[in-house]
Amino acid sequence: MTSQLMAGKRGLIMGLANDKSIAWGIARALSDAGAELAFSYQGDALKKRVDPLAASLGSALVLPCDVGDEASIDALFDSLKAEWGTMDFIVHAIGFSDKNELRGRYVDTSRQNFLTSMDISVFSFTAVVKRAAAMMTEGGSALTLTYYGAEKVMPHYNVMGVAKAALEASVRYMAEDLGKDGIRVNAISAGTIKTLAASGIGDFRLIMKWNEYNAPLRRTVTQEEVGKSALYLLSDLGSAVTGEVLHVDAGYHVVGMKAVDAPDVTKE
Ligand SMILES: NC(=O)c1ccc[n+]([C@@H]2O[C@H](COP(=O)([O-])OP(=O)(O)OC[C@H]3O[C@@H](n4cnc5c(N)ncnc54)[C@H](O)[C@@H]3O)[C@@H](O)[C@H]2O)c1
Repeated sequence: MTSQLMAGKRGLIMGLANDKSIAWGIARALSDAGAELAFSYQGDALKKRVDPLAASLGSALVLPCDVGDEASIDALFDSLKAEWGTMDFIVHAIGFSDKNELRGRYVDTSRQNFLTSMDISVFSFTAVVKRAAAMMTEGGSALTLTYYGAEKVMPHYNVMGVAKAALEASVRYMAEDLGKDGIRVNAISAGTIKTLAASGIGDFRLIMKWNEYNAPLRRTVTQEEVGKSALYLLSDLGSAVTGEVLHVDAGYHVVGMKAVDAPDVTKE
């Protein structure tokens, strides 16, 4: 569908948990466009899900990495370096917060969960981009996933909203740091998609419905659609785009008030 935009390009996909993951939509779009992919997964429980998905895209490079652990990140990049030497792109589709704090008030966030959420959802992108950039000898492109809750208050998003705001700021700082080396750093702010991580957010079904009724396109978005925009940012199509947060959300972020014709949503 997208020709061979990524032919001859190699990159790492982090954050694939199952076939509902946003990382999966991105991986398929990149693979369809001719990219060679490696995958990292968190913990043995996920390996059995990630292995067959990777194999279906012709990738045998499936490596463990817990981004909360520096040694684990180093081991991942040591393996990639040994296998590939250089790389062209990296996709970071990782976020984490204690789901007990993804309901109720932000102001009640615990210190420990604040630090964990920032570590796994923000610092990890910086940590992996630094190592990936060292392998991007011909320039490259890095991409992370964010959400509108970084910009505006969304119900229950709480500490993740604060973390995503920091993640978006880190995109801009790394764009500047790495631009001189021909390395671009961007984020996609995805609309709500039903995934494992999203199921931890309180009233997620209700938030999905609200988006569907009120987004300009009057629908939510799919993993495939995020994948197509990721392909744009990671390929030569996005060659002059860096430090950007691209909304792939059916336009929801431009709306200021409930659409006049939209039904209301109520908790069951
Ligand atoms: N689903 C949505 O509605 C939505 C909207 C906007 C942004 N996002 C973002 O998209 C990204 C991907 O999430 P998803 O919705 O596809 O859910 P997902 O559950 O499929 O993916 C989340 C991934 O994070 C990984 N992860 C968590 N802690 C980790 C750790 N310590 N080390 C390594 N990996 C770790 C998990 O293993 C999992 O693969 C996240 O950053 C999320 O915040 C999701």
